[in-house]
Amino acid sequence: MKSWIVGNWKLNPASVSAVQALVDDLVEGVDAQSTALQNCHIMVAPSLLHLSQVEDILRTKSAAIKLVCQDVSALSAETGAYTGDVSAQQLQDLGVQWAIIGHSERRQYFNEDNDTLLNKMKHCAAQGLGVIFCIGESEADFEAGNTTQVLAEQLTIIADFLQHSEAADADYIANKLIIAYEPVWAIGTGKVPSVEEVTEVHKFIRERLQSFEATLAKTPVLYGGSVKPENAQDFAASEQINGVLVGGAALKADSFLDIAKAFSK
Ligand SMILES: O=C(CO)COP(=O)(O)O
Repeated sequence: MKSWIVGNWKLNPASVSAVQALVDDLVEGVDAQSTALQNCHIMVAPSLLHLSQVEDILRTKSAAIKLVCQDVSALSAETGAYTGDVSAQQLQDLGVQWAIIGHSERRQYFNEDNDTLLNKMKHCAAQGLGVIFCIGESEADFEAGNTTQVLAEQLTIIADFLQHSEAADADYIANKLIIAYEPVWAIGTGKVPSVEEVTEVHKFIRERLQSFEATLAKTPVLYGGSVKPENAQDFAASEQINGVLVGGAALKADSFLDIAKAFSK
């Protein structure tokens, strides 16, 4: 199975010219190292503002890099009077293939709850947009040994989604769902769980998914939180880690592609 390497740029970079420079570097790097990167899906998630700009560059210069949105409307899958929102239909029309849902920063700063996330997931499915669904425990929950309990609760959205979906969605569920395990305490902190810890958590996630639906045994499970070129090789060595969701280290083409190379096994 090819690994999934996703760069989440969050609210970065600050300018159109910096976006242009980052994408130019990525396109050039992917082109120059295509053999070393052939076992990876490479994807980037710019800010909403910069999606169209990045799509324009990738459409003409690199089919190898796929476009991801950091968010999607919970209110409408199509159009409507929802100021400031962007829908799955609009994203799909632009050429975006995936959306990140449930990132801990959205849960924390935008109070996104399970109902909101379930709506977002349904809207993505209705438009054929893939979902990268993020889950992860806080530091307090990690310290208290509550990790699996928290993840099990967050994963109930997948069970709810399966209950609402039609048989026709089976193909979507098999091919357009990715889970990203991001312990909140590891994001942007330089602190990382051990590879053994992540491996055990991923096994738990996989078992849980399988208990909902047998085909979910093949769902890719990514790790995210302070992934750097220096630790990527360690995470890549675990069969349970099917790729990474990268924040800070995705803002430089060199470090992002070095991480991807570690996973291109
Ligand atoms: O939140 C993340 C990716 O979604 C991880 O961010 P960092 O790689 O900066 O820790």
